Amino acid sequence: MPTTPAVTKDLADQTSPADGTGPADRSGHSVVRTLLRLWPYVRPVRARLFTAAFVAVVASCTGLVIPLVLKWLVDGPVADRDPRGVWLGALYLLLLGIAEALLFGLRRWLVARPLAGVEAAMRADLYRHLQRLPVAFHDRWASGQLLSRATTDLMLLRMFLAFPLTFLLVNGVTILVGVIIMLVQEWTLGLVILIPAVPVMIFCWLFEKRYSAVARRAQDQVGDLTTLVEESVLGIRVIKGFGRHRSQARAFRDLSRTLRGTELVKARLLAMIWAIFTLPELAIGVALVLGTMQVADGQLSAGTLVAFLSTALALRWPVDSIGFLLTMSQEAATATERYFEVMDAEPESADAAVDTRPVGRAAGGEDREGRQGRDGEGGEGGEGGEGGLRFHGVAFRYPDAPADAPPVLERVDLHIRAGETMALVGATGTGKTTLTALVPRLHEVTDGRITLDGEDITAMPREELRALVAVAFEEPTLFSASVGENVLMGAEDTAGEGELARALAVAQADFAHALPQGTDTQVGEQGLSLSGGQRQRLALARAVVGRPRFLVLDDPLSALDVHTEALVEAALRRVLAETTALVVAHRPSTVLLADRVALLSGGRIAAVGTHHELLRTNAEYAHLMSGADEDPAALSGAGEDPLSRAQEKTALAGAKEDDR
Ligand SMILES: Nc1ncnc2c1ncn2[C@@H]1O[C@H](COP(=O)(O)OP(=O)(O)OP(=O)(O)O)[C@@H](O)[C@H]1O
Repeated sequence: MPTTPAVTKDLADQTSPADGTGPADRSGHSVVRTLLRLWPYVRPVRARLFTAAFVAVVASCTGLVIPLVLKWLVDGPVADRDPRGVWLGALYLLLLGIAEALLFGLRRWLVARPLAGVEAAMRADLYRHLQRLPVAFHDRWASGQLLSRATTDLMLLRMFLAFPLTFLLVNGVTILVGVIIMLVQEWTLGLVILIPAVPVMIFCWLFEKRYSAVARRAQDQVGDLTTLVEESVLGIRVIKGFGRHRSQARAFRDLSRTLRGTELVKARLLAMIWAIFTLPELAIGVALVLGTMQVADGQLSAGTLVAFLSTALALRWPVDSIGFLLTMSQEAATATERYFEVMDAEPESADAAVDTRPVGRAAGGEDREGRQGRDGEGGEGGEGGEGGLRFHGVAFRYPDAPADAPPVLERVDLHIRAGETMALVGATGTGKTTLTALVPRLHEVTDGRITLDGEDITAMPREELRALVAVAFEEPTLFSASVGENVLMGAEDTAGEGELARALAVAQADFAHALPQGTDTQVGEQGLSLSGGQRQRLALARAVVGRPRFLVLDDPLSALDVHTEALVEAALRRVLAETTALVVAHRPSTVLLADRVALLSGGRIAAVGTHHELLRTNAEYAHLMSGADEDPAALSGAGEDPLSRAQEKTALAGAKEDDR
């Protein structure tokens, strides 16, 4: 069994990004290069974005005409005491102001809809990609890290495209035009205004490096915090049950404090950049003093000084805003990087072109068959006895397992004949769940091959393979949907009420009809509103609803009470008779559903035979089954299936006999 989610994980692990990436990994990636990766998403709306940027530049430059009108007004009508001229000047100023406001409004309208579309497209791509990523990826990544990428990071990107992207350009052009106007008005004063540009640029360059590292850290910490909150909500029963709310609250506080610390560092850096942008303001002050002196000396007209200073003041916002536009761009670059870390992860490999010869005829296959002979296999099924489900020298190691750890599965050779039910028994942690996960290719074998009716599973499209093989896991996951929708997930889209009713009957899940809205009843997140046994029966119904040719069940009866277990067993017997099945079993009652039993031990199949044969001949198996003695379900035998109960008790007695 893989480890269950959330609270079982070490909290220490949650505090560091699960992906192990960090600011250090960005070295060499300039903000611009990183942001350029957004181009494929921006491309479809580029016409609107460019138009919006152009409109914003025109709006901003319209604002710069105002000082020129002021100059004309001061040196002309005001100096000549011409009231008509003053009114006319005021009218020009009003019209310019209205034009500027309208143009900025138009820009906003132009970008709003397409940018919402860009965000939606990126989110849809991320979701689609997450669905295609292998299980190994999801094992490695904390869910909160993925959630924060799909929410906070994408929101940062939309804000960047809507605002800083345009305004870095608009403000750049406005500053350039403004400076040219000022130099034309009075070049000496213009040079004074330009002096701070050099230190400001050096500071921006240094700032980018420091801010990018802090921004990355903060966004990763938001991901960690999201993980913790999500796990606390999902694992609320465990937290309450074990009285862990204090330690959980402490972990939350620690993470929040760390995030707060990082945000404060960000705020300090922001304060520094705001401070450095006071230099241009100082320059304006100096220019005002020098300009006034020049007017007093008669070297400069009052109108020119007014125009010069109002241009300088009009440039205040474009200059001041550069600091926070840069920080927003920096955060957007970090968000882009985090987004593409997921998007760049390799999805489940394309279906490999492999040797699809039936294995019985391949050289390696014959060798392995020879070794399997003692299990009394072959002869049934498809070509050369290759019918059914067959493991050929299968080895598997988890990609993230420590280098010195032995592989979970070393060499598994096993043949489940067509129509046969094979129980898989083994001590806890021997790799039973892992082996079952290899059949629908939730993980890829490290070595060897698995065949279904002689065909290598890697040669089949995954969709086809997963239509052939149905799976029910020990931990039954139900989605926030109706009972019917949850069950019919295991069938073709065309399946309807008939199939649903049959599957519910087989899985002894008829309780669903008695729910408030029958099979239309919504089950809560993860089906938490149902009992463990009810969820397990619905998961079982989902596995059988599509009448799969191959069925893989991971201890499907573990959460059932004795009475229900007996009922489900009886129904399952009918289903199993029609399919080829591999059933992970811990209890004799489940083992007795199978035609034969395979014992998994030390990464290999140590023995195959009927339950009774193995009880007599294999001490490890007998020991495992005698452990079930303590299982009240195995002993109570509440009269639902007298034959199997009697067999079970005899078997257990036999096992004890053998042990002695
Ligand atoms: N995602 C994973 N990454 C690394 N190791 C894993 C992973 N999942 C399981 N393992 C390890 O693989 C081994 C086999 O686990 P598996 O869940 O297959 O055992 P099992 O026989 O099904 O156990 P049980 O009977 O308790 O359900 C265990 O040592 C486990 O720690």
